Amino acid sequence: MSTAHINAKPGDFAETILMPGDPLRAKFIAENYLEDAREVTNVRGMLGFTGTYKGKPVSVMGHGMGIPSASIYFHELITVYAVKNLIRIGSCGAIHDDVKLMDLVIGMGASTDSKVNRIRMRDHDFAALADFNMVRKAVEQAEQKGLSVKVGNLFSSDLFYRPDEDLYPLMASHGILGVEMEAAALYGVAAALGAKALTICTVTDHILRHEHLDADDRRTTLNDMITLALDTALQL
Ligand SMILES: O=P(O)(O)O[C@H]1O[C@H](CO)[C@@H](O)[C@H]1O
Ligand SMILES: O=c1cc[nH]c(=O)[nH]1
Repeated sequence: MSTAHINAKPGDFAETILMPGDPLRAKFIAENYLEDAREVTNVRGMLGFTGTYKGKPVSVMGHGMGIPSASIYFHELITVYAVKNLIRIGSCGAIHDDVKLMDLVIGMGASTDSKVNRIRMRDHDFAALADFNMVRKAVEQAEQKGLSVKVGNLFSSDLFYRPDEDLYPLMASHGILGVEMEAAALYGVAAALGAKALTICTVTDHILRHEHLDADDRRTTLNDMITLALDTALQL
């Protein structure tokens, strides 16, 4: 059975899926990192693939930009396609002095200005958390690879272009390591539906310093994030 947004068949997805926002990044990962990858869904151009990584079945699929888009895919992958482990791999903007371009940030938690988790919890706060074992495995893998990772709180913003930029220093003063747009929803959907989730982000921009990665650095650091996510997937 397919859904309104995913035209894969039951069993087409592996238990573990990597999810970038960009469907073309999903295609790039399928073509360059997975073996025997085949396209399993393409509704609205939101491409998804399943193959193997070092012998283990792994899927990769885009989720689009922002919480409403991503939440649809998270929900349907868990409820209809029995996906158990979701690893978002994304880009983020840094606002903290201790976080620099090309760093990897593991989102142990995710704050947000979105109301989605409050809708779930009848307007009460919900601590949107990654699965502890996935965080631990990712940190172990990063240490083995000698990668610089920061672990802490992300901020999932509903607005890429905020009118209230004075919020960024306030976020920084509360220890937010990176601003992106989906992790808080991923953690809320996974908690509600009994799945496990993790977010790993590459710092592509320093919002307060107006710094941005150039094309070469983007490629290198995306490679680090992708292999970190895939080697973490092997441990699950
Ligand atoms: O690089 P991705 O995974 O798309 O993530 C970040 O980039 C997009 C904004 O440019 C948002 O989706 C944000 O979360
Ligand atoms: O959401 C995002 C993603 C990358 N860089 C940003 O500044 N924000």
